[in-house]
Amino acid sequence: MYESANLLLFLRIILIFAAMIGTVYKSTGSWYLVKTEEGKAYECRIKGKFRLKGIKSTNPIAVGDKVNFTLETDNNTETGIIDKIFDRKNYIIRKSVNLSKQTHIIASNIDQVFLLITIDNPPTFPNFIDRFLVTAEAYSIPCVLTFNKIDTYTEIERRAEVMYLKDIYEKIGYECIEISAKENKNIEAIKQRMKGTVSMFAGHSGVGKSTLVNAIAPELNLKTKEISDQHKQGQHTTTFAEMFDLEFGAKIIDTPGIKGFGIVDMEKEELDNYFPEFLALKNNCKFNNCIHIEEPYCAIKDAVDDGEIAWSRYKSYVQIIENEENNYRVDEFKDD
Ligand SMILES: Nc1nc2c(ncn2[C@@H]2O[C@H](COP(=O)(O)OP(=O)(O)OP(=O)(O)O)[C@@H](O)[C@H]2O)c(=O)[nH]1
Ligand SMILES: [Zn+2]
Repeated sequence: MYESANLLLFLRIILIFAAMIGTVYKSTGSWYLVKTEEGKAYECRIKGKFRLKGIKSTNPIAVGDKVNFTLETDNNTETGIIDKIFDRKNYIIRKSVNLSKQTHIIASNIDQVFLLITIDNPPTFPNFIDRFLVTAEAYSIPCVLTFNKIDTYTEIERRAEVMYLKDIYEKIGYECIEISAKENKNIEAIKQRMKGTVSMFAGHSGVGKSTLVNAIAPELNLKTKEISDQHKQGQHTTTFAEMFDLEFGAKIIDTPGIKGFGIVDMEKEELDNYFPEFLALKNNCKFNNCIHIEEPYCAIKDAVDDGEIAWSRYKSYVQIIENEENNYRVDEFKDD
């Protein structure tokens, strides 16, 4: 009896000092919900200050971060103390609009984002798609172009528009999937793609993001509705990103209230790096600092003339460069 009590005490001490590894599922700024691989969730706090390489942010830890923590037991309540963040493979940010221009990390370690696209109701224009893709490329987040509401594209013109867009983006190497979230068409393809990964859904308001979430994970329905209801009633002025485990073995990051994808500051000379089909050809331009606008012997412009690069892609590229000259940034794909 005495021995087993000793053993228990010993095990408990080991537990206290054992470093644990987990993923941040929720971050409120003052505490974090961290889950281990075994699926056990702990409320954690940060001890000391974290200094992160490269970014100054208002939040040191974000949803998606992989962290090291140790457990402290106080009055039978276990609290995790986070003491290390593992390097992020990517992250998305929001800059606060106030003068301090501080950065807030929305989420990190995202495996893929599904950009929902509709031809109409609401229309998604190529320029919006291209801006989104540029940002995703700059963040190193693979993007799956997800054409939703295919049940409504019965007219030949609408079908042709989908085919036209798919053709452009598949040729570049982007994966395209056609779905109907409402009628459950091809939802299995989305689930297969999501299995074992961390995903996000993005797109204009009304493209069907919530409908898609409901189609793939009806169990989440209540939770997201609760959050959005709270949001509407204005009980919370801030909403927080949150990661959810889905029953079919996938994770999804929900970012209520966040329409955009963060801001990427870039020089116009580097923009062509984020158009993969431009990047593949740019070494053939005569001038190595060619930005493919007015320079002679430009491989990109030649490829546009030959139809090898889609005209709409080049148009988006030029528009982004022109906006940049007017001090806009590549984040202008908000709904409102
Ligand atoms: N016909 C058709 N309607 C759809 C489909 N998917 C969604 N809808 C409808 O489109 C409307 C908007 O869908 P939501 O899921 O609320 O769109 P959302 O992207 O979440 O919109 P926000 O919450 O404003 O960002 C709803 O009336 C849906 O029923 C679809 O595949 N086919
Ligand atoms: Zn060029």
